[in-house]
Parts: sequence; C-alpha cells; structure tokens
Amino acid sequence: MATSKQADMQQLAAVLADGIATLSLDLSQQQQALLLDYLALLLKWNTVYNLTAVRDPLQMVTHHLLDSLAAVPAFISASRVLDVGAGGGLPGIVLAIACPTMQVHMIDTVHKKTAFLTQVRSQLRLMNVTVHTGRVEQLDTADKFDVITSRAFADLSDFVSWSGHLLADAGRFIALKGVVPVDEIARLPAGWKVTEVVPLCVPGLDAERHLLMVGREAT
Ligand SMILES: C[S@@+](CC[C@H](N)C(=O)[O-])C[C@H]1O[C@@H](n2cnc3c(N)ncnc32)[C@H](O)[C@@H]1O
Repeated sequence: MATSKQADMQQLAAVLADGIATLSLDLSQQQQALLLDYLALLLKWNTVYNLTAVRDPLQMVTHHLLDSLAAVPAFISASRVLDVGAGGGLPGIVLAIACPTMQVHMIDTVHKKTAFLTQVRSQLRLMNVTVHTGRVEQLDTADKFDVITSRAFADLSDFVSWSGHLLADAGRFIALKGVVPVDEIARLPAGWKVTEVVPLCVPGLDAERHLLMVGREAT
C-alpha cells in the first residue's frame, strides 16, 4: 500500500505531467523525474536558504515549475543562456532540465542561494549548469550569451542596463513578467526596444503572465 508521502509525490507527478501535456512540451519520464527531484530539494532546503515564499508543494508545481516551463518554447533556439537573479533556480534550473543541450549560467548576489544551486547541479548531475556568485553588473565571461533571462528580478530598464554588456550582438533578453509592465517598457534605456510581447497561459495558474523580448535597436 502507498504511504501518504508516496501518494503526495504521485499527486505532484500527475499535476506536473498534466501541465506538461497542456503546454505540449516533449519531456521524457527522466526529465519529469528530475523536475520532481529539484522540487524536493527546494522543499527540503527552503527553510534553511529562504529560497521562495511559496511553501505548499502543489503550489510550487504550478507557480514555479509550470510557470517556468511555459516559457521554454521561447528558448528553444538558444544555446547559451544567462539567468540573472536566479534565486532558487527559476527559471534557470528548469531550463537546464528541459533543454539538456543548452548551456545555462545562473547568477545571484546571495551566496547561500548560489550554494543551493551548486548543490542542485551536483545532486541532479546537471553538467550544462554554471553558477556565479556576485552582481551581474560585475560579471565578465569570455563568451557572450545569446539569451539573457530573468524572473521576478528587477525593473526592465535595470535588467537591461546591468546585464547588456553580457549579451551577444544578435542576442536578446527574455524577461518573465506578470501583467505587461507598460511603465517599465517606457523607461527602457536608449538603444534597446521591446521586439515582442508573448502572453503565456500557465496550467493551474489564474494570473497573467507575459514574456517580454528585448533587443538592440538597429543603428
Ligand atoms: C525575487 S528574487 C527572484 C528569484 C528567482 N528568479 C525566482 O523567480 O524565484 C530576485 C533575486 O535577484 C538577486 N539579485 C538582486 N540584485 C542582483 C544583482 N545585481 N545581480 C545578481 N543578482 C541579483 C537577489 O539576490 C534575489 O535572489
């Protein structure tokens, strides 16, 4: 007979699988198991590392896993991605699991959060993940990124001005936002423009979600 803990995990797995099907994503059983392993690590270490205000496991599936997974199709052509202000790994860890050939870098200023991300990388054997500790303004990498992303990080203009030096010439920003931030768009620094606004529908989440694509203005 299944224990209540096993039954809980089965319920979480079912909600995740349903959401993945609704999003029409092609994720193997192994990838889905990795997502649940990541969720288990988030739950286990949240009290120590203060990674997320969401504490209910079922809510974590919708508000974190499916919320990040809904953005995956926008990243399909990217090979080198930076997640700025990654916190507990959203969307970076989810992208790394969903797109194993993508190199995913994550940066956060808070050492205990990047210690958690390093632990996730090691326990889930996510060899496509690189973790940086520090302010993105001070990050310097040999290769630039074709996509720089963030979720719940900063005003769009700060996001772009603090990390623009890391974006490849033909690269783009993908900001995960709630309602379309009209004021933030108006404050974008000169030389940058919103190229696309993509509404997202997150299974089980009754809230607005949008992806904002930002690129360089042609000179
Ligand atoms: C609200 S959290 C969002 C975490 C995660 N992206 C999510 O959606 O759950 C914002 C994160 O940005 C980090 N942060 C703030 N300023 C930063 C900077 N200049 N460079 C890198 N990370 C920064 C904070 O430490 C924090 O973990």
